[in-house]
Amino acid sequence: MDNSGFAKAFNDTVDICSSRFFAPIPAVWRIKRSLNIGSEKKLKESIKIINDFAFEIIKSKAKQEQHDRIYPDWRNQDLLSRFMAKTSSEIEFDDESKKRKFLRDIIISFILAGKDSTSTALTWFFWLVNGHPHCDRLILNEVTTLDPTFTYDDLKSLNYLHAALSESLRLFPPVPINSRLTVSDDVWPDGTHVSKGWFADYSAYAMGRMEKVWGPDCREFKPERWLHGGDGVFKPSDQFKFPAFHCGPRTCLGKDMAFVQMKTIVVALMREFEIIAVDGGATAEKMMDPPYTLSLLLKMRGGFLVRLKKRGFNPN
Ligand code: HEM
Repeated sequence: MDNSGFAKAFNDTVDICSSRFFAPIPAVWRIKRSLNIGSEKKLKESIKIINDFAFEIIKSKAKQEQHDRIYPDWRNQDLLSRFMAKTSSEIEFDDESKKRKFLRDIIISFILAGKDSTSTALTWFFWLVNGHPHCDRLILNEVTTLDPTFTYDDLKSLNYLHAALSESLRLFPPVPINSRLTVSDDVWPDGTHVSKGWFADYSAYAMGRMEKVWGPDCREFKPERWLHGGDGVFKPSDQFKFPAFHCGPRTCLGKDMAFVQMKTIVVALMREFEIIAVDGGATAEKMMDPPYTLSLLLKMRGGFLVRLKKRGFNPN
């Protein structure tokens, strides 16, 4: 199967699952599921495509590992290799099929967690930067100081870019609402009582726009708020104030990887191209009524249309 078949099945699955979440009458999708019709039939078919794709990855990785035992090559070592090594040496499974299903679920979890979250974050980032030319200039100044063969450590030196990405995630967190189910009765530190079986939701989107939390300029895009101290060095926020990556023991495992990915893409794109938003980017007026559409992720309505203009200079 080609990657596009998998990508379509993956997108369809996410869309159908999130439509269940927002369904006004949940009984409707449950009936469709039991009769195997409509969107629920499609969901079942899409899940099969995704599972087959993940099993194919495991099969080809296992083949490569066999080859690597004779001709070791460190470049073939990736996250899946690590999980495969752990499942062989440290985790016991009743049979081979349970082990394959475990690895399949790991692959799908990482694709689900890391694929659209990062691209959604970058969409809002470029939209915001387009509407704030002084930020665009400051980021460009910073990224053009890097050598074309920049390293992981070089990316860490991009303080302004890190601040701008964090500011963008504050205003447009890709996971805008999150939910937890209470497993037993509890009383929160502020005295709120929650009973077993209740859902406790929080909205990172709303929290990022609360004056009480971020001050009177909370609706403005100001990367500088992450650089207070006057030394130009990025200052992280308390995770409970900034829950774009969730917080506590189940915080996003890919947070650092996400910043590396986002910075790499921004550096690579901005050095080569001027990115011009067709709608002009985030003007003050549009910031009051942002063009979002709600699914599991906070996507931009209609996608983000841009023109790319090749830069007429070699930054180095
Ligand atoms: C800007 C990009 C990203 C954002 C905003 C983000 C956000 C989040 C959030 C809010 C959660 C908590 C979900 C929940 O428990 O309900 C989460 C969990 C997770 N994320 Fe990310 N994520 C991003 C990128 C990534 C990447 C690139 C990876 C890895 C490739 C990743 C891997 C994970 C994993 C494995 C979990 C589950 C952690 C656990 O339950 O213990 N994420 N992420």
